[in-house]
Amino acid sequence: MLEKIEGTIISVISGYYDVKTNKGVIRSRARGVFRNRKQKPLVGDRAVVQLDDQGMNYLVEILPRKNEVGRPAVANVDQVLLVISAVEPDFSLELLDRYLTFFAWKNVGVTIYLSKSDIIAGTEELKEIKEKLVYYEKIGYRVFFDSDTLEKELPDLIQENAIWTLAGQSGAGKSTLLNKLEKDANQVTGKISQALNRGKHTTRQVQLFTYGKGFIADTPGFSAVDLYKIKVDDLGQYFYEFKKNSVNCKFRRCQHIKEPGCEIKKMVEDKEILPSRYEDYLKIRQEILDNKMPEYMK
Ligand SMILES: Nc1nc2c(ncn2[C@@H]2O[C@H](COP(=O)(O)OP(=O)(O)OP(=O)(O)O)[C@@H](O)[C@H]2O)c(=O)[nH]1
Ligand SMILES: [Zn+2]
Repeated sequence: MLEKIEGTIISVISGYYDVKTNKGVIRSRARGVFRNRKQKPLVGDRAVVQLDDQGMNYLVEILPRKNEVGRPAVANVDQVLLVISAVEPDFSLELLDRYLTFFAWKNVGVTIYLSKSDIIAGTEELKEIKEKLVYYEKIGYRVFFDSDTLEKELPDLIQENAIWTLAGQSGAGKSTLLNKLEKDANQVTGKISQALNRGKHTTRQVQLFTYGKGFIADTPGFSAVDLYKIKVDDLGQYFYEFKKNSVNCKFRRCQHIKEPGCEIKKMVEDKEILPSRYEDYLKIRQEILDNKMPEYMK
């Protein structure tokens, strides 16, 4: 009787799939059926492995995917840890809104981490940045203002088998953070990285490492996001405070532009919605209508 067991693919190395199950990491090969179906198993996929008493294990099934994000692609991403720098590169609300819109569209949750706040500790500049980020907490995002708090609370935040990945502008501090988190993880899991066969000679692809009850992708994720493929009428859905309050707009499919009785425009005037949010909404809307990313964002 062949035993079958379910798990998460945590790495792919030259045709071998390492699947983390509750019986440990099982190295397996893919059955030809995947090639025939043109289905390529990805890191992050939930998979069924068939254990063989000859010591040969086969991937026999890939469970339906929730999403596929990043390059290299990771399947079933639950949450993005978005690294936004206070300085170097400069803090940018526009960039933040772009990322938030992108991941809302991809149906991925976002947790925000402000990096490099140490460089401007105690300044008025940092105080203003923090005030802005408090607005984002108010509309429902979890925000971490320093790496100590993040490292302390992150393990409890990552739910059972959940997959997290990092994102953020080039130079924001993704690799720096990842190194810290990987070190934390290795202190707990010990030999796991050895079991994963991470040699200098293997081509480095994305892998998941165990963190909390789930996983973090060990690759910095992506830095630029394209928004022009979003359907223009849906854009308001991805600005969560717009979505929530648009029930009070006079028109059901209000785009919050020139429509009379628009609750969102009223809230912007009353300073209940951060004016930059509305400006960024208009900018992204224009980008979608123009069908391309603006040059200065590339
Ligand atoms: N002072 C300070 N420096 C930091 C912090 N985080 C990152 N840095 C520095 O900022 C620079 C860029 O950091 P990286 O971690 O390489 O940034 P990245 O987001 O991985 O950048 P890409 O690989 O280009 O996408 C490095 O010199 C880091 O040492 C921080 O919290 N504080
Ligand atoms: Zn409206």
